[in-house]
Amino acid sequence: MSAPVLISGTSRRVGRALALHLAESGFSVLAVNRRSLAASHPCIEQVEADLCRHDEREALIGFIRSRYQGLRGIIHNASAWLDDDLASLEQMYRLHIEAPFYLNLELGELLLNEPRADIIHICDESASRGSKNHIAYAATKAALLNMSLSFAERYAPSVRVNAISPGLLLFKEGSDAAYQQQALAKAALRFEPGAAPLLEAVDYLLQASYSTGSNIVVNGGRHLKQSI
Ligand SMILES: NC(=O)C1=CN([C@@H]2O[C@H](COP(=O)(O)OP(=O)(O)OC[C@H]3O[C@@H](n4cnc5c(N)ncnc54)[C@H](OP(=O)(O)O)[C@@H]3O)[C@@H](O)[C@H]2O)C=CC1
Ligand SMILES: Nc1nc2c(c(=O)[nH]1)N=C([C@H](O)[C@@H](O)CO)CN2
Repeated sequence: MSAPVLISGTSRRVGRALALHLAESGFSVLAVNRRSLAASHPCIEQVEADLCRHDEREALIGFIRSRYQGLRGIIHNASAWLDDDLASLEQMYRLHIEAPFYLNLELGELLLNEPRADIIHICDESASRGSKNHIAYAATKAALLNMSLSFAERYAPSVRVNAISPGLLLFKEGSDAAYQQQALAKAALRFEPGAAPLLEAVDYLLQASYSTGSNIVVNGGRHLKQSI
């Protein structure tokens, strides 16, 4: 198995589509999930870890170091989109900040062993403008965005570190028509794009020659309209 791309949060929706997309594109994928990946593929190895738990993160690092000599990349996709309360803030801190911070530091040597390696932070376009209904989520994603800048400087020139900041990709599960129409109205391009914008940005970044510390915004032109 060639040096894999570690992707966190591949059990469903965007992360699952990303894991399958990269596997079908010829990458080896190490899928890290709290729950197992529904789909299987010969180029996907799965490992389960709750990235909010430090003991499980430490065990994951130990497994990876024992199994691989290098890593082609790390894509921090695992996330929780929760309400504004202290318990949710702590969970999103652990998932959006602590886990990427720790994994980037502890796996840096494996990335540096490879002729080409990339780290990609999946952020959110609300990181740069806030979100009145998801304050803690936007704040923790803003920290994740900021860390992409710091790690880009730390690991240059051997490892490229970039961010992707989506607007709408997939409606939240169980959302009603009124919510969906409100979400669509916030962008200039009024459709639910699915995972495609993120996959397109990942495809670019994994082969880009001159991008590090960059942030690719894929938000349907949401910044062009007044928020409703
Ligand atoms: N959907 C959208 O419109 C948008 C999404 N984004 C970002 O894109 C990315 C993918 O979005 P989406 O697919 O909707 O996200 P989801 O919330 O649907 O899925 C998140 C993934 O993270 C995993 N995860 C959650 N908690 C943990 C944990 N403690 N340890 C390990 N894995 C965990 C989930 O696994 P499990 O099944 O075990 O919970 C799941 O696979 C996210 O980073 C999101 O913030 C940004 C803007 C818009
Ligand atoms: N981890 C998640 N992050 C986000 C989700 C989600 O379902 N899981 N959904 C959104 C919304 O689609 C938002 O972008 C539009 O209302 C944002 N982040």
